[in-house]
Amino acid sequence: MALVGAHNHKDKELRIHESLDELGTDLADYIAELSETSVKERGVFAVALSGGSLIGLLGKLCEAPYNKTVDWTKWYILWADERVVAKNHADSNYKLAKEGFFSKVPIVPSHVHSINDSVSAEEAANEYEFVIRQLVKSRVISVSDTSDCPKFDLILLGIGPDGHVASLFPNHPVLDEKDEWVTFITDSPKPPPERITFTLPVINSASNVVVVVTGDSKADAAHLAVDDVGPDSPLVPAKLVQPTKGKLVWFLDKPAASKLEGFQFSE
Ligand SMILES: O=C(O)[C@H](O)[C@@H](O)[C@H](O)[C@H](O)COP(=O)(O)O
Repeated sequence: MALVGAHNHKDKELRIHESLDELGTDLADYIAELSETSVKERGVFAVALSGGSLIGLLGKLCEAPYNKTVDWTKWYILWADERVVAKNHADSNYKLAKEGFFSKVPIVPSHVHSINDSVSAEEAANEYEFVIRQLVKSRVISVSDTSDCPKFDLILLGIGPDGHVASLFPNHPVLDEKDEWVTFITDSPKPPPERITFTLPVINSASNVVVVVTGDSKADAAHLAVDDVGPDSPLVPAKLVQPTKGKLVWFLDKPAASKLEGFQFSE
């Protein structure tokens, strides 16, 4: 595996790849390993997806050997954030993930938990939190030992050029939400405006969080989130992703990593 840089950066591991292809393979390896461990320990693997380019990078997981070696029947799929649109709408994260990922592997249809797309953003967030509570009760999702939050086996996040993760945007009051597991916004700066999102306490209670960052439009956000930039620099939501006990790994390509301190890439 041609990692151009891998290093433990305080609370996180950074894995920097030469190409998207290599990043995709490393990501597939990593997720397959987490799935195996979780199925061994708990009998299930509860994963929360985001939207965006990260879904395309999961393509490798649908190919050999993973399509045969991963125990897909033990997977449960939820969303760390979702746009409040119909499931067949071009903006739907469910539609994106279904077409690009989970329809290509034998996931049990009843293990896919999407939002109710026929109610308001507020109702959809409340209902989704209820769904998660039921899954916690039935032990599909475990509970954090440090908070009353659900402990997902894996939360997969992309990041925006402004440093947002899930639908937690810079300077938005939902960044301070401590009580809800799932909340909603109706003013997303990235269209569409209405979204539901996991809150930071839920993200930071996960056993594993993976952040996938590709392309040079994300280089500034990656730098602000990863490096010690000081209090005068903008606080990007991605910097607030700091699992309390879980493991955090960032998968980057070279363009996204190009402004990180300490990484000099020659052409
Ligand atoms: O639904 C969404 O919009 C997201 O879940 C969002 O957080 C996304 O992951 C980032 O905006 C990165 O998206 P790109 O990788 O496409 O830039």
